Amino acid sequence: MRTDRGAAGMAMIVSEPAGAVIALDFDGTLSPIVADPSAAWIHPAAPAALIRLAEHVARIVVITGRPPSTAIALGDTPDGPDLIDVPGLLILGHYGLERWEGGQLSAPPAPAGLDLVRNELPALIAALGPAADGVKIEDKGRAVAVHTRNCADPDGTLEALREPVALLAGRAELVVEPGRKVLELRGPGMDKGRALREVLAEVSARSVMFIGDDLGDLAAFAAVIEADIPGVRVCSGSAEVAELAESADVVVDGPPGVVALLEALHKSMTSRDQ
Ligand SMILES: O=P(O)(O)OC[C@H]1O[C@H](O[C@H]2O[C@H](CO)[C@@H](O)[C@H](O)[C@H]2O)[C@H](O)[C@@H](O)[C@@H]1O
Repeated sequence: MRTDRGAAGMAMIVSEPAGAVIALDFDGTLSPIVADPSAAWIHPAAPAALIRLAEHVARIVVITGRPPSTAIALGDTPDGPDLIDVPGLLILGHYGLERWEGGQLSAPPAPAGLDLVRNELPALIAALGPAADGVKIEDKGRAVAVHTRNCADPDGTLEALREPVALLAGRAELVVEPGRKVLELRGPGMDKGRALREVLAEVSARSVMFIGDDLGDLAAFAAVIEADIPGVRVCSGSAEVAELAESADVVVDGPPGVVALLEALHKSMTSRDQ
């Protein structure tokens, strides 16, 4: 643990797990970053680790830029339990705009400006010429993501897209959410920090851990600090996002490191009981 604050948060979670909220991002945290967003399957040991923790804590929450339905689909594992098997699981998708709980989904209407984006984005991308080769549009129903991971120069193409995408988002009354080799156009008014704050209030949380890997998770890190309870900010580390590691209380090595942390947390909780 790098910080005293993180150590105090961890001590509280272990000593009083019934008051703890464990919140996690999906891509890059529970699932590895891969070239094809539709193939980002959850780490096979993650659901079992979450199921064991769920017996002890107030709530397990997945807060993701994905729709909850996609997190559930990608949360299937070949042999073990699946994400959907985690008792009491709450999934806040689209950065908190969609809420899935006990099989029920609640969501506001999709932003009207998305049709403009769907109409104009292909030409905007094509205008980059050969640099656009490999760009992938992911239509998530209430948001559209533009991926450059499969381009010859992913960072260069992302930079070239940044300004035209921002202009299009402005005209469509949407905001741009930057991430790992991706720019997402989505509705305003919600972020992972607000989503996390609402959950903490709902369950009267007495401690919190948030685990993330990307720029969109910085808002949730800020919410951990602002909450007047002990908390731990965990970065699922990668070479792609330095900013998150800089503000984390602890950095682990990608999804395998996240699973190891969840397992160690469960072990600490149960060894206290004996
Ligand atoms: O909030 P998250 O659960 O972390 O979702 C953020 C974005 O994740 C996905 O994109 C990222 O993962 C892909 C699969 O590994 C990878 O190909 C891509 O480069 C990453 O940016 C997802 O496709 C996006 O819609 C999410 O917004």
